[in-house]
Amino acid sequence: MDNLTREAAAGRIMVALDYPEAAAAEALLGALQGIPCYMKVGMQLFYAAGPAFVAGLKEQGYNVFLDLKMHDIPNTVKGGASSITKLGVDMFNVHAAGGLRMMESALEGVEAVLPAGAKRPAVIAVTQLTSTSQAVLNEEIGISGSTEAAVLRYAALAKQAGLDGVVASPQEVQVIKAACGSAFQTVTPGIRPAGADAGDQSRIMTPRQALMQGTDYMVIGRPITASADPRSALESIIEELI
Ligand SMILES: O=c1ccn([C@@H]2O[C@H](COP(=O)(O)O)[C@@H](O)[C@H]2O)c(=O)[nH]1
Repeated sequence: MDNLTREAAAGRIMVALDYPEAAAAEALLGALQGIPCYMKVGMQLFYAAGPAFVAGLKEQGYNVFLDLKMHDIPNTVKGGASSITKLGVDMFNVHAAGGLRMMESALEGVEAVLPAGAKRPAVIAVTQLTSTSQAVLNEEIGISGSTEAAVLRYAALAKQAGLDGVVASPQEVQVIKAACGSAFQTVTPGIRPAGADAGDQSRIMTPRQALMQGTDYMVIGRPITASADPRSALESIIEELI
């Protein structure tokens, strides 16, 4: 793999803005100012700060991944996808466990409201959460077989539905790319710099390892947001990638 420029490395990082209110997220944005990362808004911040916060990120020029992981009946997901598309985000997601029709409905919801000529947001599907271990998958969720096989089944279904990619662990990137093609995007949480606390994550890799697997985007939250110096934490991750 060719060396990444600093800017390209930053663009592969999605910073998870997991905060209870807009002010805390804005403080982080201030600390990271000038570093061209993707910003990820998940349910904690979206339920607290809503569409206005997302609009503000877009006004500031950020690429935005809205990580709301929709999982509902097809008609409801279609409506949700239309509402999300109107926010102008660059990427959003659904759970592949909702099935083929539900994922197709998400795309229909996008197309129903997308202005002519506008770039549509990437729509991706969560395969198996990166907090899910092999034991949890088999014994609690009740899916037998390997995690890799379960992830691949959902990735193939997402591809069949016409989605742009999946959320998975960096550990599964190579098999996903082999099965679904190199253009099928992989967005990978479960990133932990060497020695960092895994917390509730189960299927983890370091930033460098994830890059070597060929991941398109790595989602990183607490290793940056819980650091006493988030800017230095992010810069040392970028340094690891170039
Ligand atoms: O399978 C998944 C899907 C989404 N996430 C989200 O990514 C970040 C990870 O944050 P860390 O603090 O780096 O663990 C978080 O917003 C999750 O909701 C995921 O971890 N796994």
